Amino acid sequence: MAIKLVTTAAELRAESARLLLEKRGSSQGLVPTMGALHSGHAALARAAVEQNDVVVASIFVNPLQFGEAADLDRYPRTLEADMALLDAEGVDLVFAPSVEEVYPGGEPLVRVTSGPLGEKWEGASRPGHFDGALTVVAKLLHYGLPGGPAFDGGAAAYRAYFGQKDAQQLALVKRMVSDLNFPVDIVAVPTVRSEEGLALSSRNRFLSEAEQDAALVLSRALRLLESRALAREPLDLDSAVALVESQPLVRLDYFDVVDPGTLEPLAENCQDTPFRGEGLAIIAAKVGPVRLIDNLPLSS
Ligand SMILES: Nc1ncnc2c1ncn2[C@@H]1O[C@H](COP(=O)(O)OP(=O)(O)OP(=O)(O)O)[C@@H](O)[C@H]1O
Ligand SMILES: CC(C)(CO)[C@@H](O)C(=O)[O-]
Ligand code: BAL
Repeated sequence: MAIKLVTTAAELRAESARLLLEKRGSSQGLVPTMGALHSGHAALARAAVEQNDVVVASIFVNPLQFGEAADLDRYPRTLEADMALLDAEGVDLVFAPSVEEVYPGGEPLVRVTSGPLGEKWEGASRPGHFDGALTVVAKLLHYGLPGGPAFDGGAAAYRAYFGQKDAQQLALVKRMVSDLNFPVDIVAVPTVRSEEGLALSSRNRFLSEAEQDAALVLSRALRLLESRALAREPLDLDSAVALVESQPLVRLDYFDVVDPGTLEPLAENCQDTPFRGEGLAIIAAKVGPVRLIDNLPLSS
């Protein structure tokens, strides 16, 4: 394996500096993950490897963004397989710090606040989730800064890769980076799906076969809206909601069409008049023990 595992900030910085020098590199990419990697993460890694001289993937299950302790405890941890997947994509470094390395004094006193954008949709069902996620993303973006003279001399480009699947997280990370002047470009990577259309997610492994089949109604309902938008027909969101609710194993949380940047509902544009412009259809539902999210951009 060419890939190298580091667990401390000091090691990461030293290895990044060494690799940038060795490769005469001028760009570094960071792929933040919580591990239990699948083809969605591989797509993030592939984009980062294509666009950067040095690529770091982080694996850290961040306690700060979990509500229920049970969800944190059962989050899958598969470091060896994760390393093999990242190695195959050409990632140089895996940063897998301990909780003590990231939060040496226990939970941080000062945190990033996600504000109203972090309180709706996912934030409403998972209070505090986005403050926890943004706080660790801020830290990871600092850990992942290119090391050595390439960065200190201002020559290195720095990019971080996030999946479109977590659309609200992506919107919040973009706002944090822009509102707080982080020296990094955020790159969005399209959602990778199973052949049947289910958005890949580490928690999908907790679905039974029947639940996996039932979960396909989420992407079907999104595709229905996409095809109506493309045909410039009224979206008739109510009928798409009814389709999801007709599936007995699925408990719908929300399904709406929103502005992709502010995530405010485009209410007047999603029922009886032909859809015009750009929107994002977002959906969340509990299927068996798993909360699933998905989304699809709409344009007409
Ligand atoms: N199917 C996917 N396609 C593209 N990117 C994805 C996909 N799934 C996850 N990602 C992205 O990978 C990064 C790390 O996500 P994470 O490790 O939480 O994986 P996950 O599969 O979303 O797990 P979870 O079960 O926690 O939702 C995030 O930027 C996320 O948006
Ligand atoms: C961005 C992230 C790695 C922060 O813990 C996590 O929220 C995720 O995997 O999407
Ligand atoms: N992929 C989002 C991280 C989480 O569910 O906590």
